[in-house]
Amino acid sequence: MSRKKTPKCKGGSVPAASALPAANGPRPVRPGTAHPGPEAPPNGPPQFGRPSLGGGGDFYDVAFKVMLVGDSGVGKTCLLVRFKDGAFLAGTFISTVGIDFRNKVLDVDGVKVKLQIWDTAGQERFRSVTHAYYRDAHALLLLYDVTNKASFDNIQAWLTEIQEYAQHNVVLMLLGNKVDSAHERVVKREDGEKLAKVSQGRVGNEGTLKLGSLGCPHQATTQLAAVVCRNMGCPSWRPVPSQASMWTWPSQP
Ligand SMILES: Nc1nc2c(ncn2[C@@H]2O[C@H](COP(=O)(O)OP(=O)(O)OP(=O)(O)O)[C@@H](O)[C@H]2O)c(=O)[nH]1
Repeated sequence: MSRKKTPKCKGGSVPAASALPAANGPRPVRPGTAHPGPEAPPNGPPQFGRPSLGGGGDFYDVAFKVMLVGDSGVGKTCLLVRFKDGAFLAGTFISTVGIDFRNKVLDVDGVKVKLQIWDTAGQERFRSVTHAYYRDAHALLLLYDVTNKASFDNIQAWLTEIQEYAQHNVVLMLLGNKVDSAHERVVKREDGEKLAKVSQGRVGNEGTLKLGSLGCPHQATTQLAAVVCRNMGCPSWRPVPSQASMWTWPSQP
């Protein structure tokens, strides 16, 4: 895998920017991503039945905060971009500095679920920045790269971190990314399934953002929203039918 390890700013901005080392240089801010603003779900329980106050004027029944976590280079930013714009962010790998987010309203079996998805920096040195965001998250998408064994082995360390900083009832989905690089694959699907079962993970899945198979991230995020809805006891919630390609633990809603 060819990757540039030197972190540059993807535009994510952050309150945490001030905590970053000056050596990272100037950090341009992508419009509309500086702060969560009034449309962000508040800490604690999800919002019910409120229209979005943000641009776009989306209406929703319930809103959740979701964090993307995992080692640097596993594809978190690509997931965020595909989630919001449907495009794959090809080209040189530019490591995230700080944190960024996007909103999207999904229709989950008739319930309008607004997900605010936060993209975090996977690099170790920004870890203290992202810790502060865990406690507000209703759900976590924990990614590894099936072509990078270390990113899979590090899932245990991520789980420890999640246990320490996230809410005890946070919904966790484990995602193995980059299955399109079959010749480079070093993590077997079965290993991912096993890990999803023995870890805190309620749901696991794998796929590729590059080719957009699995409907990932749409399918993954819809599934995640379904589990959060169930856990939070959303009004008017009806369970979605199970998705064959999902590994679910302990059971499908
Ligand atoms: N082949 C393949 N490459 C992918 C896929 N998803 C992401 N990539 C590539 O992996 C590299 C890293 O992707 P990013 O989304 O920037 O990774 P990240 O997890 O956000 O990394 P940090 O910002 O450092 O935490 C980029 O070069 C992407 O093009 C995929 O499904 N298949």
